[in-house]
Amino acid sequence: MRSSVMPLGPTVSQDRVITSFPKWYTPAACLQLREHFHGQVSAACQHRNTGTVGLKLSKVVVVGDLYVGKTSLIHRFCRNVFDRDYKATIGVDFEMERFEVAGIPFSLQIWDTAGQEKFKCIASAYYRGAQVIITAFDLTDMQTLEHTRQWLEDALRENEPGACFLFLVGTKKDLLSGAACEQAEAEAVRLANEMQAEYWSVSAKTGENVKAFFSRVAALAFERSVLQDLERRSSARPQVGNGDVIRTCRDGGASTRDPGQQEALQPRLLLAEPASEASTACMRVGGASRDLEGDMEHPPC
Ligand SMILES: Nc1nc2c(ncn2[C@@H]2O[C@H](COP(=O)(O)OP(=O)(O)OP(=O)(O)O)[C@@H](O)[C@H]2O)c(=O)[nH]1
Ligand SMILES: [Mg+2]
Repeated sequence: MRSSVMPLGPTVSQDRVITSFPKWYTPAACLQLREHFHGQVSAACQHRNTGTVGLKLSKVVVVGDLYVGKTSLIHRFCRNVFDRDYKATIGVDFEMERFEVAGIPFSLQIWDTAGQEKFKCIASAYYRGAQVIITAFDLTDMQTLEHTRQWLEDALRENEPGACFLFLVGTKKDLLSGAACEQAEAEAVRLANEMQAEYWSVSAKTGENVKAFFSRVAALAFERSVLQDLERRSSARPQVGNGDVIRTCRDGGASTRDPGQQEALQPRLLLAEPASEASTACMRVGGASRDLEGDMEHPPC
């Protein structure tokens, strides 16, 4: 089935256009080693057969200890700014970032959460429906790396097993010299493998690896959305033959490092798409986040 709705709107800036699959940071801890889009995804994009993917958002949630640099990382990417002064995030905040991936419009809704304990209960209410979980730690403070286990566990508890891409990100790369950086990275890579996460080192101050990292996030989330959409549409089509009128299958739900590929192989029938926070455009209205689709108000942050 060919997509009948291609979104209109302003074109995205050149540095948000992704034509080839962005590479990993290190092959020692990466979610997939392919250097090109999945065959089915390339074909779907070429034929503009990506269903509703171009109209949807993928939800990205960034978690980690206070002061590790979550807000700085997001602001460097979305606004190209760096602020030396620390202003704690209170509750949550989000940024929308528009991309064009393989010719198809695609957006990330990036949720910045507070690392301070007193705001944790507010922030954790926003973990649900994430396609991507980014756990950040400070490369100069290895305790913050240890704490990423707990942050990840908390974020995963609110999501379906195997439903999220996981990233472990070491921040403030500019503050470490060669050998110290290598040692911190080696520990982080070990933990990333344990978590089944992809590892990246970045610096919000210099901008090192920031664009490359978010491009990788966008490409993986996009690819997975297209594969899921293709699968949904093919499973939902009635199959007549061999005396069966309609064949329905149930979810397998296994966890994998590349959930997009795995899910593409697992037959399932979804007659109606489940409402997810990620597929719902949100905007701030007078200090509150408001669902455009469901018109459901979130608590003010
Ligand atoms: N040198 C250097 N400093 C950084 C970098 N990223 C963040 N910082 C500094 O680290 C401090 C904390 O950064 P934030 O981005 O506010 O940290 P956060 O994780 O959002 O903190 P919470 O909102 O409290 O959870 C700020 O003073 C930043 O300027 C970096 O890449 N390099
Ligand atoms: Mg912050």
